[in-house]
Amino acid sequence: MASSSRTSFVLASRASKLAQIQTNIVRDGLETTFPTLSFSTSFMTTEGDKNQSQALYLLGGKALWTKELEVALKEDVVDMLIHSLKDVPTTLPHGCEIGAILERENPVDSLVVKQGLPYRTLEDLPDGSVVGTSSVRRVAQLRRSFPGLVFLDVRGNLNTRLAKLDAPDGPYTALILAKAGLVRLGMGDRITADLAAPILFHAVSQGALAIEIRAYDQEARELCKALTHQETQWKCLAERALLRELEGGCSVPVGVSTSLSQIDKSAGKLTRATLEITGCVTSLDGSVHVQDTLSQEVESIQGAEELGKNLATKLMANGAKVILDDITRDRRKRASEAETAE
Ligand SMILES: NCc1[nH]cc(CCC(=O)O)c1CC(=O)O
Repeated sequence: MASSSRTSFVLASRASKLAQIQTNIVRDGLETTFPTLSFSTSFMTTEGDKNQSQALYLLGGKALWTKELEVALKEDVVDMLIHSLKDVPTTLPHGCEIGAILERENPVDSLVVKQGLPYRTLEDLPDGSVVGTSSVRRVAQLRRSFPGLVFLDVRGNLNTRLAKLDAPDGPYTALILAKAGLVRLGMGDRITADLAAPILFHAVSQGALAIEIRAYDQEARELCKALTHQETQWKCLAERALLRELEGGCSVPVGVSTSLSQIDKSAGKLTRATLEITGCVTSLDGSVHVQDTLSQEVESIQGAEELGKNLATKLMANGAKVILDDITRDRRKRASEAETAE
C-alpha cells in the first residue's frame, strides 16, 4: 500500500446485539489479518429497528436495515458496513458495493420451543399451536407440511423475540429463527430442531456476513479481499442473482438451497466448481409451490450469477410469476388500506 494509505477504519452496523457481535467478528478478522492497521466500531439504529409495529411483509423489503448506514458510508463517516447478507437488498445504491462475503454459518432455520414445554420438533406441536415468525417464506412453506399450526408475526431483535416466546402469558409455543443468528448470540442451546430442505428452504444468503464499502474505496476493497470466503461468495451471489431476477426482497416467499462440489483451486483461489442451486417460490397460503434445480460447472462469480438467473427464468416460466404477481397486488391493496385506516 502507498504511504498515504489510511491506517484506521471505522466499521459500522445496526445496534442490535447480533449486529454488534457480527461486527466484532469482522473486526477480529481484520485485526488478525492486518495487525498494523486499527479498526473501530460504530452502531446505529435503522428504520427496520424503529418500525416494529408494521408487518415486515407490508414494509415491502426495501432497504430497511441498511439505508441510514449507507448514508454514513457515503458521507465518509464510516468505512465498512457489516451486515447479515440476507438483509442486504439485491441491488445496492449507486456508490456502494459488497467488498467481502465471509464464510457462511449453517444456513438453515431452527425451531426454538418455549421454555418449560416438552416439544422438540414441529411434528410434536399439537394442532393449534402458535408458531412465531415474521418471514412469509417460512410461513408459506411450513403451511404445506403443517396445516394444523397457526403462524403469528413476531417482531423485534432476537433477544426481544425470545423474551416474547418465554413470557408465561405470551401466545407463542415456538419460534422459527435462523440458526446462524442464534449460534452467534450464544443461544444455540435453545434450538430443539433444525428445519432444512425439502421441508424448509432457507432464505437467500442466510447465515453469511457481508462487508459493504464505498465503490471507489480501493484500500477497503483490498482489506475485504482477504476476508472473502470464495465458496460462500459463489453460492450467495448465485442466490442473490436468483432473487434479483425474481424481483423480490427479503419479504417474498423465496427459498433456496445451494451446494458446491468438485471444487478446483489454483494457488488457493477457487477456479472451478459444480454449483447446484434449488430455488422455490410458494404462495402465501402454501397452496402453490414452484420448485426447480439447476446444476452446472462454473468458473467464475459471473458463471455462478448466470446460473442463479437462469433458475429464476425457469421458475418464472413454471408458475412463480403468477405467485409473485398475486403477492404484489395483495401488498399494494393492503398498504393502501393501511393508509386509509390511519
Ligand atoms: N432480519 C432478521 C435476520 N437477519 C439475519 C438473521 C440471522 C443471521 C443470518 O442469517 O446471517 C436474522 C434473524 C432471523 O432471521 O432469525
